[in-house]
Amino acid sequence: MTTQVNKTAHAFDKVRLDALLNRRFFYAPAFEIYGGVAGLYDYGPPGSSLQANIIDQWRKHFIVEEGMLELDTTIMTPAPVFETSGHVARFADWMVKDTKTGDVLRADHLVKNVLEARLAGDLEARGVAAAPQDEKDKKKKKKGAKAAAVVLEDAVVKEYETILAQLDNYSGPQLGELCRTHNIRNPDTDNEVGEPQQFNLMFTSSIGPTGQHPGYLRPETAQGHFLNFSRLLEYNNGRVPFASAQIGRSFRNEISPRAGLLRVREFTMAEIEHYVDPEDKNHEKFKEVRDVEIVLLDRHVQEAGSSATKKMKIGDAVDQGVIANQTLGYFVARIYQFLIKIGINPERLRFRQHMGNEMAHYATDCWDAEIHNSTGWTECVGCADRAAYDLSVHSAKTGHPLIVRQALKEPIVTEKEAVEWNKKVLGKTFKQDAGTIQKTVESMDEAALVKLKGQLAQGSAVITSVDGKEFQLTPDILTIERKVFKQSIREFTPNVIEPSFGLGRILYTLLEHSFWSREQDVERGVLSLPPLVAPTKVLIVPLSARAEFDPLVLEVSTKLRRAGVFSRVDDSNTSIGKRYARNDELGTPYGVTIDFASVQNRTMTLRERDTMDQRIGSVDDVIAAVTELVNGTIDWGEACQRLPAYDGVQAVD
Ligand SMILES: Nc1ncnc2c1ncn2[C@@H]1O[C@H](COP(=O)(O)OP(=O)(O)OP(=O)(O)O)[C@@H](O)[C@H]1O
Repeated sequence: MTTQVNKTAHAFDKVRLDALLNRRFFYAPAFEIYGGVAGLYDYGPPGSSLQANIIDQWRKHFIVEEGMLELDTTIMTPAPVFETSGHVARFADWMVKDTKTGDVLRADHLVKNVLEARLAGDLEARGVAAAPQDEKDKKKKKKGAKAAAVVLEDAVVKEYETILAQLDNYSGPQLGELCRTHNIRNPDTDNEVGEPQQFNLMFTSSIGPTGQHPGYLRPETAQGHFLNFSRLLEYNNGRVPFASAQIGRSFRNEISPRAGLLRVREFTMAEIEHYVDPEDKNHEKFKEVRDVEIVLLDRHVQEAGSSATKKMKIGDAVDQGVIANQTLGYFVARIYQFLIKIGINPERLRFRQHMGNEMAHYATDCWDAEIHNSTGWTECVGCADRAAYDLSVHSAKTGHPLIVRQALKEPIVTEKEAVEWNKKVLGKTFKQDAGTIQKTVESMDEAALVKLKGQLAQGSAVITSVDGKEFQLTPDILTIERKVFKQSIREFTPNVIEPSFGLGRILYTLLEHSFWSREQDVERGVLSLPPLVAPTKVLIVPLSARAEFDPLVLEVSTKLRRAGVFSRVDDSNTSIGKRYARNDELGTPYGVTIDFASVQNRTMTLRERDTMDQRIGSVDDVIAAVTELVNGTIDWGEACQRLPAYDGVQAVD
């Protein structure tokens, strides 16, 4: 028998979670003793371990499982790269300024916050809103409620909902128009805001001492993949499909980051660029994910002003053209599986398709994995079909071919008109115009060449160059003959499917999804992180600091280490209950207690974090069970069948 726990006994409380994360140093504002900088955070020991464990799972789930080629490319990037990629011109958000204080706000976020507050005020006025949870929340509500606690007309509610559903689709001028028509002001000051202006999010720098080589800190890792494409292709024996993967830091000078880890100015990304033949976007492992069911919010629904989702099998979504192709669908499913594996609540995960205006002009389809949290739905992973855009623009700019040359199984045989020049006569007759003439003839299509051939057969022909000059050609200058061509190589620029993960957003939403308080006591917070990613897997708790405990503590920690299980000894001078409570807050899934009986009989108790159930067994049996629990080869129910319940004095009171 295992104990049932009610994890929803207390409503989610963000203030308490934030306090826990700060107290246990999951992360904290960077440069705090200098006053801090908005949007910059340092991770402490549990936060760093949690992030490292998420990355470890990500590497296994994607790089190892799919045989991806891993990269580590530079952050500092010379300006021409981002000029070519379009970031210098377009990697920007719209900002508005408070007309009196000059405070800067991100335009789409302002519209969202104000309209959502008005809708919440409407619900409150109708008596449907949830009661505020604590003092801080009450104060916030009071401030916003003054303007917003009024019943809105049904048509206005519908209009606001439509705007919110389409928010990502508006241009800057349209956002300005919305602010004017709906009297959207800076909520902090109630002042009007000015016209939206574009603000480029890249941090500028310069490379070298002269200041003549401008550079940028990369805002994503993707360009490093594309610029190395020909080397990667060679490494992969010249064949597509294949994928490159990279985990690294990116930088964005966000306009007004106020959402903790959800919007920061420096963050870790994990990005995949999967290169595929544009004529065949099927995926050989698609059948493995066909039946994965996913909640989708497609673009047509949003464009109609709704946010109604539907659950679909990924196979059906691709077959019915909801998702553009198998490779994109495959990655959507694999992203879903990854997020669930590390502990994201599937009930709070959806995939939202980009609307027409929202999508980059070159992209063919794009889906964001959005995870619900206390701020609403947040994009945590983007998954886009970027077509051939990136490789094409870098190739055109540098002259370096970023293409695949594929040997054809069956050569393609074609017959066409071929031009042969007598260069000596051409040069002598037309001197500096010779090149123009050659270009003009060689750019002719088949029909024009046939016509020209006929005219030459009559004695001479007149051609006109692009700049309108006329030239008379005779058969001693060129001949045109029908020839057979055999093409055994096909050249093409691959298309790129790009899953792009922001690890900080995933980590934070995972913490929210894992947090709850014990039924009997709201102060006793627990992080139910899955063992796979929990910072520490096993807590070793010696009941006494006496020297006679030391050899057994050492033996247990050594054996766990040898089994590859990350454990920590907590021999602090506090009650065992406090030690366990502290580790519940750190998300440590298991604890082993070494007491006087352990020293005498070589037995140990094993405690499970969520249920606080305790079992007992020999030191070696407990180590074996906990190792399997951590590796996921057994669950707690199976462990309970192996180890009897501990009916001695409860270690946690
Ligand atoms: N400022 C940020 N702070 C933390 N993570 C971020 C930030 N910007 C982007 N990310 C992460 O990087 C991923 C890929 O970046 P992408 O360019 O698609 O984001 P985005 O569409 O610009 O995000 P948003 O619209 O929220 O600004 C996002 O899904 C997100 O997880």
